[in-house]
Amino acid sequence: MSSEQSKIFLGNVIHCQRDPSRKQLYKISGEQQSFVIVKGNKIVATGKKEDLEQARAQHLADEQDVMVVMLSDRQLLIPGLVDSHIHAPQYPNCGLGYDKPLLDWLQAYTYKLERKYRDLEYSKKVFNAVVRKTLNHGTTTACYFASMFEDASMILVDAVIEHGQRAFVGKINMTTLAPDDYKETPEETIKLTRKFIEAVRSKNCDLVEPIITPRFALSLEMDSMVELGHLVKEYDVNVQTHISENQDEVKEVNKKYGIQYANVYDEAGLLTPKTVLAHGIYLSDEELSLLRQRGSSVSHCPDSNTCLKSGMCDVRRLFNFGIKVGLGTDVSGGPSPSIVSAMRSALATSINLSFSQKNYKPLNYMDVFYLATLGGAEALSLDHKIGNFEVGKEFDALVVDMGAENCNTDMLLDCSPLELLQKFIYTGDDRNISNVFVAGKSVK
Ligand SMILES: O=c1[nH]c(=O)c2nc[nH]c2[nH]1
Ligand SMILES: [Zn+2]
Repeated sequence: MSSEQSKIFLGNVIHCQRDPSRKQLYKISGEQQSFVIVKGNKIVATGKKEDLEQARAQHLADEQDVMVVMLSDRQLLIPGLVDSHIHAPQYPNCGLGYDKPLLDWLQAYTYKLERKYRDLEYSKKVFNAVVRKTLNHGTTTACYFASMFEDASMILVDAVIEHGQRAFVGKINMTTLAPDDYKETPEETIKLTRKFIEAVRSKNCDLVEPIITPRFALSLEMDSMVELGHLVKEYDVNVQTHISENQDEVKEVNKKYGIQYANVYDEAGLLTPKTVLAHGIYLSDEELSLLRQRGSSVSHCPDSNTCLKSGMCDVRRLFNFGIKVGLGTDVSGGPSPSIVSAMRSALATSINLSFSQKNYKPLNYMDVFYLATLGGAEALSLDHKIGNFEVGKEFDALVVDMGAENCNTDMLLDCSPLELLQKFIYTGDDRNISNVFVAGKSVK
């Protein structure tokens, strides 16, 4: 299937939309016998089966070569999944090293592995594997921490382009609190970031964007972060970093800067409407108000928060503050490259939080589906392009097959579209993802 060939999908279609009345965070629709028409990379029409012929005549009148995909009653068309926080170089460590909390884990396991990406052959091997694996799990958009090394980071960019994923890729900035042979000087970090941004932009690939990536507030001095803030303005780029993940980390940040964590980034000009902050477990009310004011978002990484014993992020509280939230695997703080796993963990964390708070409404399967699709797109400021099946958006989508052979689930009941989605979230995995599309192109 090429992106040039127009496509019609007919069957169970589920996606989330913003509630125009703003009474709810989103509205979910799960319709049987619905269609989506895709021309090139874009969605040109959607509707009910009875209106398909008219829509086809209107949009595809002069086309002979249209691919028609008739979904079975056990299949779903859903928007592509968004991983708003993943470390590509940490993929080899998935499932290893969960006996230490964040700051010790970084020194004992993570920097040791990340140092290896001086070796560009190794970089190529790992980055190709990460992109293939995440696409296989339905991640159509990934927001990657790449390497501290600029040339290795470009190898991730090339892998993303080759395999057809949509991505932000960030060269990590890190000048302090790391081994001597795995940190940069303040001059290098800025110079190489500039070089990286220009090299990514020179690829002229609509699907891949550079992102400014200060590792976290303990990896840099304020002067360097201020200079990165200048690059953010100069190049109009997105920003990603970590915030308030672990109580010892928060204490260290407060000690180093004498102000709250979010204010550190704000002073550097790093909190913008295009900033995504991973974790955000221990943010104060004032910090959340500041994020709301700046329009910055949080990537909720529940698998990692559990494995590194960092804590439980209260997503309901973030919603109540009006903060945009997406989901992240945080590989390899999290052991799984799957956003379906992150959805399940987000549910578990929220349910665990509800045990100790009266009248607490835990997230449900529709909430985590929103986080994994439209919420993720909003968190990365990509919701004008992706996140659901609104006409005019690019077609990033999955065909989910709950009747697939050799998967985790036997289908012994007839299910409505929303029941199929529920089953996918609670019991599904990559074996239930039969097709993946990015910008109209088949990539699985
Ligand atoms: O989960 C995390 N993974 C990391 O690599 C990291 N670096 C700083 N803080 C971090 N948190
Ligand atoms: Zn992380």
